[in-house]
Amino acid sequence: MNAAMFINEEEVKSVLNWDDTLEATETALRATSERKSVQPPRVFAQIFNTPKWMIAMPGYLEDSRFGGWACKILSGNPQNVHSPTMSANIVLYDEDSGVLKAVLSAIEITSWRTAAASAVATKHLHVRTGKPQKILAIFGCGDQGKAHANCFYHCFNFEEIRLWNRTHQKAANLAAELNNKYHTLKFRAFEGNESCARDADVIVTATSPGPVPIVRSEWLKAGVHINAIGVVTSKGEDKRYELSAETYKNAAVYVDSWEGANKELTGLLEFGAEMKAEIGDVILGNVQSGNKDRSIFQSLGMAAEDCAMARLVYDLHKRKQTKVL
Ligand SMILES: NC(=O)C1=CN([C@@H]2O[C@H](COP(=O)(O)OP(=O)(O)OC[C@H]3O[C@@H](n4cnc5c(N)ncnc54)[C@H](OP(=O)(O)O)[C@@H]3O)[C@@H](O)[C@H]2O)C=CC1
Ligand SMILES: O=C(O)C1=NCCCC1
Repeated sequence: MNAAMFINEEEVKSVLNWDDTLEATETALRATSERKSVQPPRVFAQIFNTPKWMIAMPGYLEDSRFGGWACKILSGNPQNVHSPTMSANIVLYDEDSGVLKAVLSAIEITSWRTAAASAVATKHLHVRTGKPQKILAIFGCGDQGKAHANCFYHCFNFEEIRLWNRTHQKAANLAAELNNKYHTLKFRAFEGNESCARDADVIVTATSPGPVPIVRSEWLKAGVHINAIGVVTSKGEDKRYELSAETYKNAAVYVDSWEGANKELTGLLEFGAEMKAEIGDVILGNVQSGNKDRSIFQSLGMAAEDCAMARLVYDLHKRKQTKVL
């Protein structure tokens, strides 16, 4: 029996690529609706009266290429300034025996699979229905905002990609970095969140929600699709959302898994949101379009996505090691 290996962030980054990530993530979303995954609601631990938290996400995915058995463990402190706001590791087990195979650093995996899930939702809910892909607006230029900008540039052909961030300089820096990387002028930093949202065909919100929503319904065009990925605080006194209540009320809301949504997104029902379907059921063609022309993918993040990604990265890493030997 081989000893379990540790795959660090640099090693993960060296094998990640968008095409495999998109396939792994779409497989996990589809398998979730086919009931080929096991992923009980994740466990949250808040550290006393502080913003510090821990999450455990165990899961199993049945699939010949991306199947796996894994648990992601995250810890976070949004107040960190000189160190990352989040740590993440995935423990990967052998698909059959359940014996430990590897521990993988999972900051990059989390960013890539979350961006890929938004891209899959955008493809099936917006692009494939023939809606325009002229303007993309990304709110939040942290790890997730940046991963979404790269992923959506890879997948789609937006004419303009707007970037907004609470601290404007970060949006300006990211726009310059990506224009330089891709030899383009498509990336533009916006100072105002209203001007950034107006006329956008597709929106991504990737922030830690503050007390006031950053996107309001009256700014949005007909037919807009929104991927809201910032974590929703829907328990207790402090209810924080990236989107206003009216935005939810005026759109059909899609989720990655009912099991997670039934626990973490009950607050959306109070807004009168129509909780329409899992993305996997849209992929499978099981969902009829309704009378709402706006769609929201309220992404929670799923253990099945992490299983698929851990298996992918493990296999790519092993292949690379074999080639080097
Ligand atoms: N759905 C999913 O699968 C996943 C969701 N997430 C969630 O995505 C969000 C972003 O994560 P990530 O990019 O890793 O985090 P980062 O710490 O890298 O970035 C945080 C971003 O949120 C912004 N922000 C913080 N507070 C506020 C506020 N009060 N108003 C507006 N913007 C604010 C920051 O702006 P500034 O630069 O000014 O500080 C920054 O742009 C988080 O909510 C995280 O929990 C993360 C992983 C997976
Ligand atoms: O799915 C994940 O991974 C996360 N979701 C929300 C909070 C941070 C990590």
